[in-house]
Amino acid sequence: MNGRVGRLPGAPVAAGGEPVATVEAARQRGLALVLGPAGDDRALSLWDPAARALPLKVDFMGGRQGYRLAAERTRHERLVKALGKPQDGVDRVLDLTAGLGRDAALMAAAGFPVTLVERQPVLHALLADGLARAAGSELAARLTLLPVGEAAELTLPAGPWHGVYLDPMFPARGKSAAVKQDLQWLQTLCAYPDAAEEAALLARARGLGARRMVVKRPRKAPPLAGVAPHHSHEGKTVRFDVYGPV
Ligand SMILES: C[S@@+](CC[C@H](N)C(=O)[O-])C[C@H]1O[C@@H](n2cnc3c(N)ncnc32)[C@H](O)[C@@H]1O
Repeated sequence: MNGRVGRLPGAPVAAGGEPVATVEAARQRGLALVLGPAGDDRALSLWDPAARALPLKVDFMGGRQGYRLAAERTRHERLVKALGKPQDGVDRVLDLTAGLGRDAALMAAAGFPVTLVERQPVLHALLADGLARAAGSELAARLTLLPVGEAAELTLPAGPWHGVYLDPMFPARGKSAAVKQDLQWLQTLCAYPDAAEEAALLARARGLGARRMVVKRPRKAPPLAGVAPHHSHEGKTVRFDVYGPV
């Protein structure tokens, strides 16, 4: 973790961070972020104790990303196109870098059952809380969060997998203020992978025997671990590199 995080009463101990009694105490201690229940729904949330920015929570049912999750819209998404169509009834996708679960939610809305892996304990706790609040929904039924852990080492459920998805951190320039803020907070929580880590992640992903592997990259970034994809789906700011069968 690059920045110190305060854990307020009501946040799970497993999320780590320094216990703090109040937001004001976190601010006085100069903590970069604070984790605790916020808002009417008391959702586990993350925010900057010294700024006015809105708390960040994982919201599978609505929020900013809600509009992208309508089933008829998801098929236009480049990520969904990159994943292709399931064959022979094999449709499960493994998201090895789940983060805030936005891409996982998109894949699940498109019909793929998605298994999520996240190694950063604060993000894992936010995902678990988001899933708990979405319990009973069709979307949540397609999302399975594994225990917190490193993708290259974690014991994974047996295949077969239709796809493996990777979206590791990469220095990027966001344009909208909202993107910037979420990215900034992710950067506070997560380190950028070095070459050895990128190679380990790619090796793990390729060893799973999935039909496709999709890697999200900023549009102009080199491919993950320098390994050229089979083809790419390019957008204005990001591209999805497709490898497969892997
Ligand atoms: C850019 S974010 C992913 C954002 C995500 N695609 C979304 O839609 O919210 C990258 C995430 O992957 C996680 N991560 C990176 N490498 C990992 C690894 N080797 N094992 C597990 N998690 C990893 C980081 O902790 C971070 O939360």
